Amino acid sequence: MKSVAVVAAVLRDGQGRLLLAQRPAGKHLAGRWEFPGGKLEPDESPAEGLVRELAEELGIGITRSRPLLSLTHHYEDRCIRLLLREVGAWEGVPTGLEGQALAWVSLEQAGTLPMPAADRPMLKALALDPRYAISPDPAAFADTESFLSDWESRLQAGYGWVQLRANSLTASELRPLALCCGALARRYRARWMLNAEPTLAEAVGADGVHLSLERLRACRARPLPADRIVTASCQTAEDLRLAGRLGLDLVTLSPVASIGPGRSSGPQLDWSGFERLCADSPLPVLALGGVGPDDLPRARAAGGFGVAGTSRFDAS
Ligand SMILES: Nc1nc2c([nH]c(=O)n2[C@@H]2O[C@H](COP(=O)(O)OP(=O)(O)OP(=O)(O)O)[C@@H](O)[C@H]2O)c(=O)[nH]1
Ligand SMILES: [Mg+2]
Repeated sequence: MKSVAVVAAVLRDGQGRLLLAQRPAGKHLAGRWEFPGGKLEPDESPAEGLVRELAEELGIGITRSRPLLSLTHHYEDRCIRLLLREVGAWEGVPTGLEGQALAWVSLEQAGTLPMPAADRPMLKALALDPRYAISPDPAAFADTESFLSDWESRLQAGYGWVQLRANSLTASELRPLALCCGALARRYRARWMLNAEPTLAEAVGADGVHLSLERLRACRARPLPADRIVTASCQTAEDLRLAGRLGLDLVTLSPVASIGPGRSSGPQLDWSGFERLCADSPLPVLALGGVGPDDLPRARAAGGFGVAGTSRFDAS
């Protein structure tokens, strides 16, 4: 099924609340609350389309917008490629020109409203730091203290979303370390993920679990409830589709660039391959493998939501 490109807006008021619009009666998914926007016209850029849609639907003039994330969702009767853009500035007061109700809501309130199925992972992403900092292997440190001090330095540097990745540890070694990492993450009000068995992530009170490529490919059902975060490592279009079918939240896609010797990886994607795979991803994508936090604008321009990594996400 060919996808229809739809551009939609994240507009925030002074309190950080989002503007949602209720889809009018008679339209696809009538009554659901959505990000305002609509279908792109042929030969229109996403930025141009958003200016036109928000003028038509809300009577406002957007002066600045930039890409935030994209995903492709298959409904029973249609396939939608949603390009969500962050609006930096606008003129006028949003008004429901098509008779649609409007509401400024917090992310938490948005989570309680009926929204189109495609929007669920978008809301999830909006609550997260788009820079996903993955820990180095604890085995590379002289002792636990120096590993914990490295973990804390990333939190201190302001990363709001961190992953404990400790493949060389057994579950019984990992558990006490994870509890310490979790306590530190809480202190800095960061969200933290465990890259391990989902049951262990749950037992240590992590905000979520990250599934390695191997765990993803063996996974048969979403491993944690909807209020937790589940991310997964993907390398191919098939992995992305599987993560979508399982109802996970976000994915990493790698390797975008070349990574150090001795690290397991598939063939290098480059930004063009990243962009091509992102275009059909059912979930928001983070670029991984040789990328750093300063690549965020590039990842967004390619349709991704964020960037993930270890070595370039250090405290300096
Ligand atoms: N605007 C918008 N559309 C969404 C969202 N999520 C989502 O699945 N969609 C789907 O994307 C499509 C957008 O089309 P639309 O009905 O807004 O298109 P439009 O404004 O150009 O209206 P028109 O086709 O009546 O002229 C619909 O099928 C809608 O259900 C969202 O958050 N915002
Ligand atoms: Mg619309």
